[in-house]
Amino acid sequence: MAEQTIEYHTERTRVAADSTIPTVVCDGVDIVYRVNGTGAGRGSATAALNRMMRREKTEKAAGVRKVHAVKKVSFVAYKGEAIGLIGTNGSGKSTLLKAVAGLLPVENGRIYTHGQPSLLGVNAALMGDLTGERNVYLGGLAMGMSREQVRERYQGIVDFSGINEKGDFITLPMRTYSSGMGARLRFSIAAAKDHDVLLIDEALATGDRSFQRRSEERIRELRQHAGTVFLVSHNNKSIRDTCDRVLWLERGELRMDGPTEEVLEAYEAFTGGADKPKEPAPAPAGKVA
Ligand SMILES: Nc1ncnc2c1ncn2[C@@H]1O[C@H](COP(=O)(O)OP(=O)(O)OP(=O)(O)O)[C@@H](O)[C@H]1O
Repeated sequence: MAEQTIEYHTERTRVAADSTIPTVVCDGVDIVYRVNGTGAGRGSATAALNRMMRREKTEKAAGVRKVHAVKKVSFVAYKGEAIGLIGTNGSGKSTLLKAVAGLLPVENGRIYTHGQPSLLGVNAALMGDLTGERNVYLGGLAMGMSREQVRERYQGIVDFSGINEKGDFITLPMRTYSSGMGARLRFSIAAAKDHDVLLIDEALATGDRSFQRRSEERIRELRQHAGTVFLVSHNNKSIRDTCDRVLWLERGELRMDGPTEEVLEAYEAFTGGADKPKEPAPAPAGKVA
């Protein structure tokens, strides 16, 4: 089944992305989280000592539980594509994105990337105690821009974010920003650079409509300028407006890979309409061992 979708996708990519250069290859990827401290006797010094002394110290005996968050996922992404990642809560979207960014190890399988992937999440590491202005510099330098390049693009970044539309917020610490304002600034910093592979986790969901429109426009530009964009979102409209291909993950498995409209139709039939689950949300992806 997975092989069929990849073959199909390869055909389609030649037309849609006008390129056959692969940028991300996921080959049978499994990702497993290990959660410590779930065993009996947690917190007791004697129990801890017993666990340390136990000869057959299996993970289970040591109180480690596994969450199998991504299961046997395979796909190939090509230069010039914008790919939406959809799925109900806990289906493994963010986990897969982090693994593509190189922030999580894979249990089985392989991930190959062309160039350096950049992960832009709502939790992207900027410093709450620093002003928006300092964070623009910090983020720009962290992405490999020179001080001079950041200086040149600074005003463009601030204007794009719209942070200063309601006052001089850019000179206030980021911790004073609303979650939407923070997400806008993070997106604006990341979007100031052309990326080989840009991974965006829900950044658009927090902005208002006019910011979403600007971001969608920028994502289209980023695609034209080279790389591949991945967008995780629960907002089907954002996915429709931005992506031409969608991967649907459910319980950690790749349920569908194909043209946006086709996959979204199937997904909406599954959830009972755009973004509104008909039935209670299914159990999380992770099969807890
Ligand atoms: N740090 C972690 N430790 C253990 N399990 C985790 C961790 N992060 C995520 N998980 C589990 O992995 C599974 C997939 O989570 P993930 O955050 O990737 O889903 P998602 O599709 O991005 O969800 P959402 O749409 O709610 O953001 C879930 O079962 C979740 O409980």
